[in-house]
Formats: sequence, C-alpha cells, structure tokens
Amino acid sequence: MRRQLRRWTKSFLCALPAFAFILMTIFYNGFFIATINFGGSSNEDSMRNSNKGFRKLLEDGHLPPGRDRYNSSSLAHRLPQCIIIGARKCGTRALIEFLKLHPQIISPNDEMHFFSNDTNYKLGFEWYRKKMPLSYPDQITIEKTPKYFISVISPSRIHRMNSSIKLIAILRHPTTRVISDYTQICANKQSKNETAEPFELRALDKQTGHINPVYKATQISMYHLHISRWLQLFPLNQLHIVDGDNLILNPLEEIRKIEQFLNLPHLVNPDSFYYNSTRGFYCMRKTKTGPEQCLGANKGRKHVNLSKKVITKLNKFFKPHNEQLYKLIGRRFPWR
Ligand SMILES: Nc1ncnc2c1ncn2[C@@H]1O[C@H](COP(=O)(O)OS(=O)(=O)O)[C@@H](OP(=O)(O)O)[C@H]1O
Repeated sequence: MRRQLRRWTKSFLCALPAFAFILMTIFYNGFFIATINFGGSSNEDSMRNSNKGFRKLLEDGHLPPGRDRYNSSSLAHRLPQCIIIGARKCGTRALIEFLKLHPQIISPNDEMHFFSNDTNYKLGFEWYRKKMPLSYPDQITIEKTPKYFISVISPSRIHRMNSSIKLIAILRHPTTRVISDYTQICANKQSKNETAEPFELRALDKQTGHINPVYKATQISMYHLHISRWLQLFPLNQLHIVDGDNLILNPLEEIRKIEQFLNLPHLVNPDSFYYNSTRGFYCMRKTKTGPEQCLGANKGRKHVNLSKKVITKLNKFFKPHNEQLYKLIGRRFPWR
C-alpha cells in the first residue's frame, strides 16, 4: 500500500511540470485575447495573430465592410500611393472625407506634414509608413497636407519616395481662397481675444494701393507658381486637379473624376451626400440609417466683408496668373 502511494506521488511529481505548462498556456492565451478585446494593446502583430483583434478593428470602423474576404494577415501600414497636396482653404478636408466614403480609400485622420517639415522628414520613410492606417492590398492610402502645395522642398522629397505616385491638388477661385484664408486668420485672432490687422493693410501696397504680391495669402493663390514646381518633377498625367468651387456644388461629380484617376470602380454612392441648408454645404451619410455628418464649424465660415473695390483689384491681379495656370495644365477654370 505504502509502495503504491509512493509510486502515485512519483508519477504526480513527474506530470506536474506538464500540468503547469498547460495551465500557463491557457492563462496566457486568455489574457492575450482579453487584452486585445478591451483595446489594451494596439500591437499590430497581436491583431494579425488574433481573429478577435481583427473583429475589434471591424467593430471600431477601421475596416471597410465587406473586407472579410481578406484575412487579417493582409493588413499592413502602407506608404500612400496618392497625396492630396493642397491648396490650403480650397476644400482639402471635404475632399478627403468624401473620398473616404469609397471602401478602397483609406487615410490617416491627421495631416502628416512629413515632407514639408524637416524634423518629421528626418524621422524617415519607415516612421511615415507606420503613421499610415492599416490597409488591405486593394486599398489606396491617401494622405493630405495642404502645406505641401507651397513647400519648395516637398516635390523632390515625394519624388524620392515614389516617382510614380498620384497627386491631387484642389483649387478654387483665387480671390475666394484669399478671403477664406484671411477669414481664418480673423477667427484665430478672435479666439485669442485679439484683432487681426485690416485686410487692406496686409493685401495692398501702402504707397501705390496695388495688390501686394508678397502677402502670403496672395502668394498661395498665384497657383501657377506652385504647380510649375510640381510639374518640373511629375508628368501632368500624375496630377489631378479638383475644382474646389464645384466640389461645394456637386461633390459626387468631383469624386467620380477622382475614382477614374485612381482606377477605382465608382463606388461612392449618391445617397451618401445630402445638402444641409442650414450649413449651406453638402454633408455625408455614411450608411442609409447612419447619422448625418457635416464638417466642423471651422469649415464653411461666413466670410469677412471686403469692399467691392478690393475684390475687383484682387480679381484683376489674379487674371494673368490664372492664364499662366491654364497654359501650364491645359485646362481652364471659370474664374472671373
Ligand atoms: N461640404 C463642405 N462642407 C464645408 N466646407 C466645405 C465643403 N466643401 C468644400 N468646403 C470648403 O472647404 C473650405 C476649407 O478648406 P480646407 O479644408 O482646405 O481648409 S484647410 O486649409 O484645411 O484649413 C471651406 O472654406 P470656407 O468656406 O472659407 O470656410 C469651404 O468653403
């Protein structure tokens, strides 16, 4: 009897490490899955290895619907294959938000300022790539930073990353863009209880009263100066120009042209847009029963009132610059 008891004890002790190993494995896996489910980890590899992490991504809306034909291992942070380069105050935010209605378009939420900012650029392409959202192989990652449009260094840096990248510029009437820019400056000042310098003091030459060509807002609207820098490195067929004034009136028309430019099927649904008469702009409805989504209150501000005289001066000033743009891109805009 005693000998039998000793034998059982011996067998138990021998099996103990194996039991401990099995218990630890069960405990570790349980903890691992729980961590992913409660969003405790954003580790990409963890998500790739776990269907629950993948499901969480879907629930959080990071994955477009219908993407379940891929498994999570095809998700990766990819460098953008297309960049919206600007211009500032021309509708860049509306454009990217509307484009994201397409299931094959994905974009980071923030502007990256990677190519235009030396400190960011020094962090390297790997840093930039990891900033991009997870995407599937059939998705196009698009980044938008309006500053690239006027940044002298950005075209060559982007070209170094990918010389066949697709570029999108959005332009609107140059005078309206200047006024929008100045309205933003006034709003920023107002939020700090300060007052902006009167427009005329900035935009007009003090001596002659003519348009001051070195005023930054005016500079940005001299579109050909900037577009020509991009066209020194990229062929015109790699640059699509969106009509920002038409994006306000007919967003679907502009989005359709981009789907074509990016060789994507027309999947942005007309029902996704509805006109919000209070805002005076189109807003989005991402699903039939989903909530209506308009851009933030800082988009579509009421513009400051400028005298007719100043507006006429601006329009006249931009006329020859517009002509130079039309020649450069082989296309005209109805700007008067
Ligand atoms: N659907 C919709 N809703 C709201 N706003 C719209 C929309 N479509 C285009 N716009 C125009 O976008 C202008 C702001 O341009 P950006 O987004 O490029 O501004 S920014 O440079 O990023 O600050 C903004 O300029 P302002 O009207 O001067 O505010 C709008 O006219």
